Amino acid sequence: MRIAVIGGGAWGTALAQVAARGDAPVLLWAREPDVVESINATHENSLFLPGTPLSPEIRATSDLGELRGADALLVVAPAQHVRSVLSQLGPTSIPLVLCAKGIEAGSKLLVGEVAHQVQPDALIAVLSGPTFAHEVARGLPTAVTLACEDDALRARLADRLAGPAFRTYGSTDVIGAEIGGAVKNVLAIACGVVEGAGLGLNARAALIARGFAEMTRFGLARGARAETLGGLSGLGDLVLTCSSTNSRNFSLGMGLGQGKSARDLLSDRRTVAEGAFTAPVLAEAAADSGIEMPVTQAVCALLDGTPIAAVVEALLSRPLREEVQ
Ligand SMILES: NC(=O)C1=CN([C@@H]2O[C@H](COP(=O)(O)OP(=O)(O)OC[C@H]3O[C@@H](n4cnc5c(N)ncnc54)[C@H](O)[C@@H]3O)[C@@H](O)[C@H]2O)C=CC1
Ligand SMILES: O=C(CO)COP(=O)(O)O
Repeated sequence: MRIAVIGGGAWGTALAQVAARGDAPVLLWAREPDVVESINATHENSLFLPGTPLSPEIRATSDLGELRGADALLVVAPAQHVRSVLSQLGPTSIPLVLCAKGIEAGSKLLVGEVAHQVQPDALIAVLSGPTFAHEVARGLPTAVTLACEDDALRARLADRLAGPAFRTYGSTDVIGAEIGGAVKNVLAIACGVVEGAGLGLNARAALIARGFAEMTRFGLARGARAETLGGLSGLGDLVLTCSSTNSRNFSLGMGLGQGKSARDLLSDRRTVAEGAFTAPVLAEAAADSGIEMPVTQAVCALLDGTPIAAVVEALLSRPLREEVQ
């Protein structure tokens, strides 16, 4: 199975490294000519994954058309750009493995739903879980959810991508795998705020647990399965990103917690913090369906510049309720 990767950020590069194991050739499309040059000339992505030597089997290209000979495409552009990149590709029936985590602004669609709109003839799979790119690229032990409704494709992808330190756990719950990854990014911002503002470890644990309740309410309403939300792509990834400054979303939240403005923090970064884009659209989607998501709303308020003290006060003064409703 020939694998090609769309997206030369940290995660696209790390997944290319996974796919190149055993000296399999992998083609990677990157938007930045500097990334193409760096990977082909020095076997390193010096912009987005500096310091990690890459397999010489990874070849980078600026020409999306070259990817049309692949048997599966790993789609690793940020969620807000998946539509445009898949449109540029032209109609295809090559299976698409979606690896971005987010909800598209405007349409309120999950990445898989966007992909299905743009490429209706392609089978869809989702790869998601607790996966810091630099650890995966170094071959450290990692486990992911690989969700696909087509049993044969799921088995082929698992066979091709899994390795001694990269375990795939199969699932047919594509929506559940996507929702966990999208919502956890928003919750990671909230946990970063707690850290940055010095609100303590009790508060962080409470946010993780109540945030997980939010993820579950939203996910179940969209048809996700509870076991998926409690698995690698939901709770697993939530725990990872809510407890480490290696997370870009957590770091963004830390900056907000230290009193910096969202505008300054976001304009300073080349790398993506998906939660900042997903939070407002997630809050809208939840409101449309009458689903309570107070932590998500708090993150939206902080991103809009509401002072932390007011946001914390609003969260803590909500009426007391039963833990399970
Ligand atoms: N970095 C990580 O550890 C992980 C990232 N992800 C997800 O993978 C997706 C990609 O993230 P990273 O690879 O980390 O990106 P990154 O933050 O390393 O790099 C930014 C990426 O955005 C792309 N980009 C910027 N503007 C664009 C545009 N207009 N059109 C198309 N692409 C554009 C850049 O080309 C680059 O590939 C995100 O959804 C992220 O949540 C998932 C798991 C792990
Ligand atoms: O999704 C990730 C790890 O699973 C990466 O998290 P950040 O995008 O917050 O860095």
